[in-house]
Amino acid sequence: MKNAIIVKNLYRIYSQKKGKFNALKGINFSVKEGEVFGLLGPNGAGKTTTTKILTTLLKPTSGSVNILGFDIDKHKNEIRKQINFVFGGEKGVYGRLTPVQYLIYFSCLYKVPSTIRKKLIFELLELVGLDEHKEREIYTFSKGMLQRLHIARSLINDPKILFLDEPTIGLDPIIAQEVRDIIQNLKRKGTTIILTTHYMKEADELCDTIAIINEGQIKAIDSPENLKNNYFLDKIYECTILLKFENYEIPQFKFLQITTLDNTLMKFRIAVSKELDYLAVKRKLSEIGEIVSLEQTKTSLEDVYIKIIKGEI
Ligand SMILES: Nc1ncnc2c1ncn2[C@@H]1O[C@H](COP(=O)(O)OP(=O)(O)OP(=O)(O)O)[C@@H](O)[C@H]1O
Repeated sequence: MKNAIIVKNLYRIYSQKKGKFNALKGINFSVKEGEVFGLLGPNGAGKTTTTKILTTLLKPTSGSVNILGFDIDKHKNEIRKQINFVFGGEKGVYGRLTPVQYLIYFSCLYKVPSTIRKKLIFELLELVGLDEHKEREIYTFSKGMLQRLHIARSLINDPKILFLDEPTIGLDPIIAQEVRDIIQNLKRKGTTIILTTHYMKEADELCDTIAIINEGQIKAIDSPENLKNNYFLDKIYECTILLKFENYEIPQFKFLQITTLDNTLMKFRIAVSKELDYLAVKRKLSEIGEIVSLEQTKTSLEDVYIKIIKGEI
């Protein structure tokens, strides 16, 4: 498959009051056509800076970016015709317009031929589940409806590449799932998608490849399956224990999540060295309390992410 995006040695320095700040320190990656590519990283890691450079909204300090065969430095206009984006929590809408009027406005900006304009707009409103609300003024929309409208707006030029920066931020779980279903649909249609998110399950469900960024550098890049299988060297257990002591600690055990269920009844998610088998784990845990349940579970993307960000891998 051809590369839709090639990023080489990307640097971005911002001028801040305290001096120069290196937001990107030599980023390299490529994205294949039709792929959903995830950018994960903590606040301030450089995800939005990367997305803004790739969408031609920000110039890099150095490095090169090729989008669909065009260099972002020399062919901004060609690139803009073929991409689009949605930034999470976007506000800039014209509240007094109906979604149809709003999308007509953008279809004019993108020079969509007038012969197909109406048909396209109705198709997009149906795709994002807003067809029943097409005559309502936008200011009456909920956050979820607005986000779906932004997605419809981002598809008006039938983009080959779509950039989604935290598209489900602030949405309730059901609407967030609906937005993820729309993303799956776009993927099936062959749209290349660059997805920035803080939700690990979302990245795991949607992405073919994930780049984990921290402090302006890519720390790991692979498929979600490979990240989970190859980067995490421990076994994960989940257990419920009636604790004997208030203070507990077990050498070789790393408590990843601790939940108090009831007084001394605790639920733990723990990472232990691969050499320890189930019985050895059980024996060690029984030293701190009565085991109610214990099972080995799969490594989650979040387990790997936390280890990578903490520099433990
Ligand atoms: N216009 C700017 N001027 C100065 N510094 C900036 C500017 N934009 C971003 N930065 C800094 O660059 C770093 C990277 O910011 P960026 O917005 O790319 O991070 P991010 O990974 O998208 O974070 P978040 O998850 O919080 O959105 C941060 O430390 C930020 O403060």
